[in-house]
Amino acid sequence: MSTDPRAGEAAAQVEPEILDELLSMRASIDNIDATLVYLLAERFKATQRVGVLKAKHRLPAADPAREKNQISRLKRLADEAQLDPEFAEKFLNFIIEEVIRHHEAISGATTAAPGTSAAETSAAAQSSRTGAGAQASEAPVERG
Ligand SMILES: C=C(O[C@@H]1C=C(C(=O)O)C=C[C@H]1O)C(=O)O
Repeated sequence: MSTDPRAGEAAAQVEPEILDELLSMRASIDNIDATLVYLLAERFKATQRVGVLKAKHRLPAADPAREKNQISRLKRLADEAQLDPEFAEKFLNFIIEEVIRHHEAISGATTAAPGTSAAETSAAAQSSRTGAGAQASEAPVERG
């Protein structure tokens, strides 16, 4: 009987050969997911540096022209790689939105009056950007 934690619920339900094949694919998925985490960590390290530079030079948190170029480039690459371009766009927008929240928090923390919390300044920046009511930011200030 397999003790591999990757077997999950299939362990009791399928023939050993099928289980072996499933486990081998799940081992690859584990490696890919770990790589994604490392890649995202590196990307957020880079965007953190961009956020600090923008705050220092009073540049806006978001750059819609850059986003547009990057999204069309990545949709093209996704198409070539047989990945759904609409999914690639949604995924990238999800990340960019988080980066912009971090940039707003950084610039808020940099320019805030003494005694103003980063969460307050980030919420204010977010509501002025989206036109929505203020929401507390979950983004830690030290992240990009
Ligand atoms: C990282 C930047 O800031 C924002 C985030 C972007 C991203 O995560 O790709 C792109 C443009 C900006 O809206 C940048 O301006 O380069």
